[in-house]
Amino acid sequence: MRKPFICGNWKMNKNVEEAEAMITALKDKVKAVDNVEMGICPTALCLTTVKKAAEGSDLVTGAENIYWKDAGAYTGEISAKMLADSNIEYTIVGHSERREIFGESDYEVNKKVLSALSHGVKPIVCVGETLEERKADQIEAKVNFQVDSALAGLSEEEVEDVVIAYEPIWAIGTGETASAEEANRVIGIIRNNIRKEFPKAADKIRIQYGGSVKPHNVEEIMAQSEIDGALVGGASLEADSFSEIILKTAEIYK
Ligand SMILES: O=C(CO)COP(=O)(O)O
Repeated sequence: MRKPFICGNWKMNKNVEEAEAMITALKDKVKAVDNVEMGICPTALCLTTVKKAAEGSDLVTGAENIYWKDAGAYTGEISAKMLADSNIEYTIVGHSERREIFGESDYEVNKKVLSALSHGVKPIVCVGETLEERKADQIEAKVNFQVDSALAGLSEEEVEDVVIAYEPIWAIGTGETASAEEANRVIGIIRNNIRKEFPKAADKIRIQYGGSVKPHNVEEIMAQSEIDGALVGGASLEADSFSEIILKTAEIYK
């Protein structure tokens, strides 16, 4: 069985002090959990604070974005190598906000995935359709294209270390979720598509759902057979709501 992964994406929220206080509170609430991988992706500014505050717990830390070069004249960027040097385990790549607001392309997403893996940092690759694409019956074409592009040039072993987050764009921060069955259906499509090129990795790779995951709907989502976790935005900002999501997932996987 794949170990579920519940990961918070704080986006551009929390200063250093707030980050430390939240992790200290969260650590205590989830200390008994051993069957769910738990993580937080804070801003670059708070990465080492979160890492340090999480010491003594099973919480892992991830960046929200990287650039694919190791070092150099790339003002404003951080590299996978820098994350690895600070023992940061994960990085989100290709979040829809980065694709939409900052114009990130599938080509760039692939370069970032390759760079992360080359430094032992596991990428959480976000994919998902817009409402227009959903209405035009293009969900499958869109997500499979994004996943194929992101995984281009990877070995089967590398694919096993990737996490995919299926985040329908219309469900992010809107309070709307895909129904659990619909999320499960699309994630099944993604897994079957991965199976064509990576038959062994397809059963091992974890595919999360993201988009308005909250304590009140997480059980329904996590009870689905294809869904291996959640990438949580708003509800990961408070220790109470995020721990509730983790504890409910742990209960389902007992
Ligand atoms: O974008 C998300 C996680 O990456 C989802 O955000 P919300 O949970 O706030 O909808």
